[in-house]
Amino acid sequence: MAGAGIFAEIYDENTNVYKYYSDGAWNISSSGKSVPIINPTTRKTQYKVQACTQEEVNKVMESSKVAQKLWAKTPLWKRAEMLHKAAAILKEHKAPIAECLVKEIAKPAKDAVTEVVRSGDLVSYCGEEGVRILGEGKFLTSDSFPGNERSKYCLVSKVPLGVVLAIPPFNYPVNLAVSKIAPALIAGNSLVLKPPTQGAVAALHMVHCFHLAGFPKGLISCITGKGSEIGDFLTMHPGVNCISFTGGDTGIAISKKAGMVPLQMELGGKDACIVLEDADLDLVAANIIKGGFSYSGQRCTAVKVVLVMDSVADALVEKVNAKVSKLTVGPPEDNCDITPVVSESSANFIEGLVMDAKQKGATFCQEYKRDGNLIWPLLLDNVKPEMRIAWEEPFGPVLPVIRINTVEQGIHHCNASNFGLQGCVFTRDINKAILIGDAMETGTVQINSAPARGPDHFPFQGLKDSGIGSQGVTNSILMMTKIKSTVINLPSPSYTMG
Ligand SMILES: NC(=O)C1=CN([C@@H]2O[C@H](COP(=O)(O)OP(=O)(O)OC[C@H]3O[C@@H](n4cnc5c(N)ncnc54)[C@H](OP(=O)(O)O)[C@@H]3O)[C@@H](O)[C@H]2O)C=CC1
Ligand SMILES: O=C(O)[C@H](O)COP(=O)(O)O
Repeated sequence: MAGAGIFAEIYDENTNVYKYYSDGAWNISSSGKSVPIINPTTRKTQYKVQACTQEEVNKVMESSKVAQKLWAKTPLWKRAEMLHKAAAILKEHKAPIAECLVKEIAKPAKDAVTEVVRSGDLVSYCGEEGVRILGEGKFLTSDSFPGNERSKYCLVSKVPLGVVLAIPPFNYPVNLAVSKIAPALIAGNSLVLKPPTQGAVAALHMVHCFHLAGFPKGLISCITGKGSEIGDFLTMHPGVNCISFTGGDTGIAISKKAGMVPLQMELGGKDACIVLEDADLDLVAANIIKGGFSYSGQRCTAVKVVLVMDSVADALVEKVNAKVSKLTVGPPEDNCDITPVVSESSANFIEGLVMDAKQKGATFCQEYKRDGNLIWPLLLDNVKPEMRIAWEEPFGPVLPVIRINTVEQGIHHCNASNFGLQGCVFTRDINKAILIGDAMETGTVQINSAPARGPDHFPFQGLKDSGIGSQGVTNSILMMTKIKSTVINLPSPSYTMG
């Protein structure tokens, strides 16, 4: 159970508020204030977390700096061993962590367990990948460059950055936190986590698994509080040496305010699904359902606009509608396909997009229905470019269909977006798929499947407003290191076997 058993330490029974984690211990904030976490299903306060102060952030930054210096001297194999230990603890205690995900972000129970297990696997994979790629460097000799003899040897290695600040979003508060924590730690950095408010308690449980694995004090910290209140203080803090952020437009603002530190930004998306005449429409319909409606469309990689050739549009819409009618709608505890969206303001935003489309003449394939934060799945056909939903990200179970007459029209719509995260193309003609995929201005193109981030070792990146840099285990580890060169200057040129 959440906050009990091995997790009892993270919860303050006197105030019913979860503690924050600093200097290797669970603490109560001196602010005396807490932040409520509203259960999206009941719309009542489910949990409370500490509202940490700026002074507490300063202390965390200090201890992180000290801990990092020692950690950088810990052999790579030992760092990996500790990550494997944390991964095992995380997986062993998946049930209480998944319970938090159900209550805090209304993730269907089965998907909540999957998120925790996937996170454990990611942490282990980081340990394995880290020992390989961080143990390797480069050896250069000077005689490759004109005018030089072979009198200098350059040894290139990877060194940690220092303190990494990790800020994940609400939709994967555990997985998108460990996807930053594990690469940072294996690379010899310390890590300060600012979890999303919705999802903070699941994240605190996950952090406790790292605590139980025995990581040195100060190496991992977890500061809670509203992003709008402590976010700027954290991201502009001089003690931060790298920021890894996943979320919405907030990331664009952070990138403008942050100091001269490396940034990894995974932001929003408007992933297009281009469907050609020769596509296997049953496959497309199945992928639209999975891609557009899983976790009620609250995935950055969700299919967010279908661009279908007019000649097959009727047939496709019919197939998708048949599947939409089978989606179950209700509480996450019952493992329903469609569960309440994360907040009332999110539901209001989605409703605004739906009403705009209605006013501008979109075809409603289902009746629009909402009860609190729960919005029934809705396919909007005949969406036109003047409708907001053609461009904006609903982050909800509402999917627009735009009928196109040429492939170029589809590519043009995809590329006219401010976003460029992922896209997909469905066709039986691999040559066309490659040409269209190459023309799409997105970080990833999926051929004959819906967009997806996983498997988690694949590179994952967005163009334009969808981000800076690339994630995925290997790229994250590399991003959280810096290159260091050591040059050996010989008294006279030396040629091997010469
Ligand atoms: N490309 C990708 O990989 C992904 C992108 N996303 C995108 O994220 C969005 C949904 O997630 P959501 O959580 O609502 O995104 P937000 O951008 O609202 O929040 C993301 C994180 O930033 C924090 N935050 C808020 N304000 C600040 C600030 N001023 N400084 C620092 N941190 C701050 C939030 O904390 P708090 O909760 O306390 O406000 C949260 O932890 C969608 O646009 C989606 O597409 C989501 C998942 C993956
Ligand atoms: O936050 C997101 O939406 C994820 O990065 C997407 O991951 P998924 O494709 O595995 O759901």
